[in-house]
Amino acid sequence: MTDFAKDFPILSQKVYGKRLVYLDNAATTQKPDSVIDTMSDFYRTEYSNIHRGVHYLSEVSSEKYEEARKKVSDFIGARNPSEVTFTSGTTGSINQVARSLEPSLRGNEVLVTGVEHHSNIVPWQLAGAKVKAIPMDEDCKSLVDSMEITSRTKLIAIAHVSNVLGSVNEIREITEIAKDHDIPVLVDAAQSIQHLPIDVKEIGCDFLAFSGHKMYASTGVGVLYTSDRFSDIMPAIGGGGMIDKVTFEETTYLEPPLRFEAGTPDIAGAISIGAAIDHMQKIGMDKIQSHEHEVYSYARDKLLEMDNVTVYGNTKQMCGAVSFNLDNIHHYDTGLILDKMGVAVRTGHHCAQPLMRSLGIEGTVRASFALYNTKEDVDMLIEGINKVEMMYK
Ligand SMILES: Cc1ncc(COP(=O)(O)O)c(CNc2co[nH]c2=O)c1O
Repeated sequence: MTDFAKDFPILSQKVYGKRLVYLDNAATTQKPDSVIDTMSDFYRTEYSNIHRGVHYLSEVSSEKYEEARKKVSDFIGARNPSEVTFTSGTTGSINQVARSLEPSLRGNEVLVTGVEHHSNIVPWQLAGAKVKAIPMDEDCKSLVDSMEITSRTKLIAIAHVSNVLGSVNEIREITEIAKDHDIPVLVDAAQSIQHLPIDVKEIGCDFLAFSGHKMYASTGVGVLYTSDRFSDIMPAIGGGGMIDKVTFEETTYLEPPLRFEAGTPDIAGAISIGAAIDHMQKIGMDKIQSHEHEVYSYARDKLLEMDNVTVYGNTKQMCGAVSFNLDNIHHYDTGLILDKMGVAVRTGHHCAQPLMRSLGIEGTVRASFALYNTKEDVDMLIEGINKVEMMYK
């Protein structure tokens, strides 16, 4: 177990008497002691509701919450913390943008890539927009030059990294084109925030969404970055904490970030995101990226070497997840058997049914990696796949 893994208590347990090889990080990551301790200490000694209390604990909680906001703002290169709001997660963040932009989206078009998660398809349909996909080549690389932008294209919403393939979309290229047409861009960073450096100004997006639980923090909390270009859009959710004046006839709203944070947020969850950022930065993002790249490349190379294994997707840069199938063996059966060997992967369509249709399959086996995984974990995966194949001989 590497030093990185030693910080994650759950990884030292056995499953079915075997060492746990946790390769389902695209679904959710495990939590380091530093995040677990930060949350439990907060509830033990500092917790209260935020922003409107006049007592000590409320002030301490508010300070911790705003400290977490500042950490996120610095981590993603926002101009200032008011561009950062805490949400329920990537899905919640994207739905908020869809609801706020609905007047411009209804009856018009949203351009996405062909690898999107349902959380970056369905909200736009609920907002009454037609969702159109940028064409892809056979390796699932978006053909940016074939992007069809019309007068009805009102938003471009793209995954930074595919949760199925691990393919990295050319988001800078896309935002450059979007800028030329004055079209706002939302980046779904659920599968990139934990793997790649994110600088929203350098990317040039107007919105960026991610979840805490995919970057070693708590579930049910996430982040929506809203560039100050859109600081005056109508809030998607109304309630306490986001208003200036309320009458029965009309309401005026505060400026961001509180404008977009109605109700009592997941205070401890937001603080856990700050603690997760501290954990990653203590190791060093460069060190994490080079370690992950080494393990991920080793896994892809090993899978590509195997005769009866089909590996999906192949773009210039890949990270996080790798999807594959064993020829003539259902992905679910492969996943079940790997589980009994202590290897945790995910199978199915991964909430990316349009991508499955493009690939002509109904599901894959997906192994997905995090900072605590090792080449030994990959060896266990490959050994497990060989055993699955033996069972079907
Ligand atoms: C690219 C992408 N966007 C949005 C979401 C939604 O995130 P949530 O709001 O935190 O659920 C996910 C979750 N992806 C997965 C969740 O479980 N397996 C997955 O691949 C994702 O991978």
